[in-house]
Amino acid sequence: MSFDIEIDNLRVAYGRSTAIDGMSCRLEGGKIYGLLGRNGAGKTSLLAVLSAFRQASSGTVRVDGEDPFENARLMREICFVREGNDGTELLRIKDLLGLGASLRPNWDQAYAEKLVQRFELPLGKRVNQLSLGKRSAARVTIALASRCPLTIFDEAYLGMDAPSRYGFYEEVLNDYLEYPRTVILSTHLIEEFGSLFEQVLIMDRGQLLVQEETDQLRERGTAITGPVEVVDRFVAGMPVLSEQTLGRTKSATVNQTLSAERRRDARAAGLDLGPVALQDLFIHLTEPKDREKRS
Ligand SMILES: Nc1ncnc2c1ncn2[C@@H]1O[C@H](COP(=O)(O)OP(=O)(O)OP(=O)(O)O)[C@@H](O)[C@H]1O
Repeated sequence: MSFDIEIDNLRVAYGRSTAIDGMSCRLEGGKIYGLLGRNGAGKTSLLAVLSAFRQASSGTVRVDGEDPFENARLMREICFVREGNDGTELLRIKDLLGLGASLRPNWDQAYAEKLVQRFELPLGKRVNQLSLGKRSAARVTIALASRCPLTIFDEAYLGMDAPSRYGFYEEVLNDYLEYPRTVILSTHLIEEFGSLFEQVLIMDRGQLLVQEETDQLRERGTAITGPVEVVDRFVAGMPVLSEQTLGRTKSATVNQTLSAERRRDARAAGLDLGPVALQDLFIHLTEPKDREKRS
């Protein structure tokens, strides 16, 4: 089971400061969405509204057709994982699992135990006695084993070392494939998690800048690799997003889709062509100068 989401002209304000300023979009259920945005773009504010931690200042939000705020049915079926105190700090891990089992209708105890082993979580320790990375792993364990139709990870991997983050990535993907649901994953580790995303949402200064299929987004640019001087000649006059040189080989990413003819020229010159790195595109799209150009 997975939930559709509809957001219409959403505004979230903290006193006089506006965090989300008229955002509208529709997220079809049963996909993994990547939510990207620079610091302060409004990602956590959006996710807090979707998961009923905060009420919209105006506009409407519908999760599975209903307003999530103070909605008892939806509260049992939406998981929101983020760093910070959530009232469970004094619970032992085994009690945290017990809480998941009693509150979440789709709870899978066997899977929870498997994750406890995978992340080497000490069942007898309290949440506030764990390291930052283990605390994140405990929250991820609860969220995955809850199998909520809407599962939201807001930089949920904070403090996790590289093998644990890889474990997180693998579990999200494999469990999602077996039990499809709507997953929103907000991250600053764009390249590390990018291949999980079916669709990417980019927020910028409280608004939705991009909502696009990941593959389509990657095709907005081209990575051109080959001998330094051949690459330089080929990209002359094109908008270059990033460049890397290793010895006599260079890779340049251009913010341009190449015509069939230019692609043939590139191949004839011995150049390799590939999709753009999401991170390069993200940096480019959220750069102040480009924001001004678009407006
Ligand atoms: N409790 C709060 N009180 C006042 N302002 C807030 C509060 N929470 C967030 N804001 C402001 O709202 C804006 C959006 O913040 P938000 O945390 O949603 O951004 P974010 O995209 O999640 O950022 P980050 O990537 O740094 O976590 C920021 O300007 C922030 O200062």
